Amino acid sequence: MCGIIGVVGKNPVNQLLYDGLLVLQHRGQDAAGIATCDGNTFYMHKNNGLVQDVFQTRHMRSLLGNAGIAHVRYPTAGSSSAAEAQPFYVNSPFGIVLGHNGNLTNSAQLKQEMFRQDLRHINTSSDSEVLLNVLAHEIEHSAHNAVLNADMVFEAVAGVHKRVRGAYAVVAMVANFGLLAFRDPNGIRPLVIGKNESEQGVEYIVASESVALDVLGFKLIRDVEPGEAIFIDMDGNFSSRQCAEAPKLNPCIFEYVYLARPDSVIDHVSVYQTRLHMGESLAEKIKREWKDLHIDVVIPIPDTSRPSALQLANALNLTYREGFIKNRYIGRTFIMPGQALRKKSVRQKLNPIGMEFKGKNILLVDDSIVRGTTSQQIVQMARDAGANKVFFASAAPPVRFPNVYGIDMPSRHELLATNRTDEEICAEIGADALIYQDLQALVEGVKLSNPHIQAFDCSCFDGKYVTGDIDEAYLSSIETVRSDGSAQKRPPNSITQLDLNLVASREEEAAAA
Ligand SMILES: O=P(O)(O)OC[C@H]1O[C@H](OP(=O)(O)OP(=O)(O)O)[C@H](O)[C@@H]1O
Ligand SMILES: NC(=O)CC[C@H](N)C(=O)O
Ligand SMILES: [Mg+2]
Repeated sequence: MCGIIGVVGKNPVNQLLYDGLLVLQHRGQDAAGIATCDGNTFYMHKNNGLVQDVFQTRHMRSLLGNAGIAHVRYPTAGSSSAAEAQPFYVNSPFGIVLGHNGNLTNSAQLKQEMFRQDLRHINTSSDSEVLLNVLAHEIEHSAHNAVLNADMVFEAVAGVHKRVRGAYAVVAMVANFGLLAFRDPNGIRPLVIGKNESEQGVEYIVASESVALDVLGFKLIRDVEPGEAIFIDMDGNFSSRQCAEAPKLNPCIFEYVYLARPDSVIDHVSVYQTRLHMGESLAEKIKREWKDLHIDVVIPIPDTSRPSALQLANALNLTYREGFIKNRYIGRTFIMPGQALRKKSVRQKLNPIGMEFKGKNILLVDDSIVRGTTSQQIVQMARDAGANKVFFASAAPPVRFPNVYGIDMPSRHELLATNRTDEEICAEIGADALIYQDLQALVEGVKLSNPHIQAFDCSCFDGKYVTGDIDEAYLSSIETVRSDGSAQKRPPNSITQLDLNLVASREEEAAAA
């Protein structure tokens, strides 16, 4: 779940892209990058780190042009090398840069095909570099006599859909030609289109979440449909086409549970409202199943669980209190790399207020329990703060299966709920009682806002993979490659890896001169 943005504006877009990345920072904290296009030249800077750390004034000044794309990364494939920060660039055909949110499930096979059949070199272990090269190959194939038009670009995206499997929401820019954006045929990852009627003409934006549009002053037009591609040329002319043969909306339900910001609207569903629904349905279950438990106070685990916890408390007519104070300078712990860092960060991030716990029966509410890193420590903190009983409620069902579509939870043995009963999980986190949302209630809660969504990708809860290509062999292979501590997750020796970081290398040359 990276964050992506693409803009075709009427004025320089460097600051706009930077500001947009700040708003999407919750989707990726490992690396950030911006590529702009001025005439026939791309300018790019990307590196590991948070947006504010990656871009200094000198980089911003170098990012020229009225169009560009940007990315914040949370790796789900390859390593954490700075060379795998996005956007990626390929010089042929025409010059293309690309940013990707999602995860390809056939990238190993595609990488081989690229080399053997299409004679293309992929320099990193990133699936997004593979995706860029498939797109480049398809554009090369559909362009005639070195002339490109929107129809040819759409034909190329149709070719991409035929070859690529998995989840992909994409922004790409063809040098001096325009901005391309598309969503996989299942629409697993979100992507929205917005516009701004400026005095100089209409400006278009595409972004992972509508919150980026709100903050940048753009109006939400609509979501990119599953399988659809949209193209905006450098003059701001907009066109779109359905490029998939059998598109069907299967959005990732975990976007609503945890990934997206609550102030975003994805596929006509307010994330905030679904989190309120999650609290309501969980309260119903508590009424049914915990008749004998006495709860004094409901306490959320900041940040994401707040709306659900608040609504749960309202529905049960219980007091809602902020018992944990969150250090505002520490990011999201679940998307941090490595268990040691995640574990340490929970304690640094959250601190209890003793008076809210002392002698009380506490109901802690979190949006989800994934590895159990947060819940284990939080329950202990509540006990240390003097709680009498500590009950725990998860607004999502147990996470028992790996995610292969852009959330880095690839190995079953890292997931607390895999092969454990609710009682065993309760014992693991040290709570006095534990309750989970039912999957059906979660799905129905999201559908309340948009009954037209017939199905969701719920794979991390039910093990059903909407792309139909996931088998035990695949799951075992990603478990080996992507488990915590796997050598392949670590960045390779940067001296041996080519880093095509355009602006950075220029800057470094200038500094060295
Ligand atoms: O069981 P775990 O592996 O700990 O994962 C689940 C926890 O991680 C997330 O919090 P995070 O700190 O990432 O972000 P938040 O501040 O948005 O809640 C999520 O909200 C849960 O609290
Ligand atoms: N979280 C994502 O969307 C990841 C994008 C891509 N698979 C990467 O690892 O860089
Ligand atoms: Mg949390």
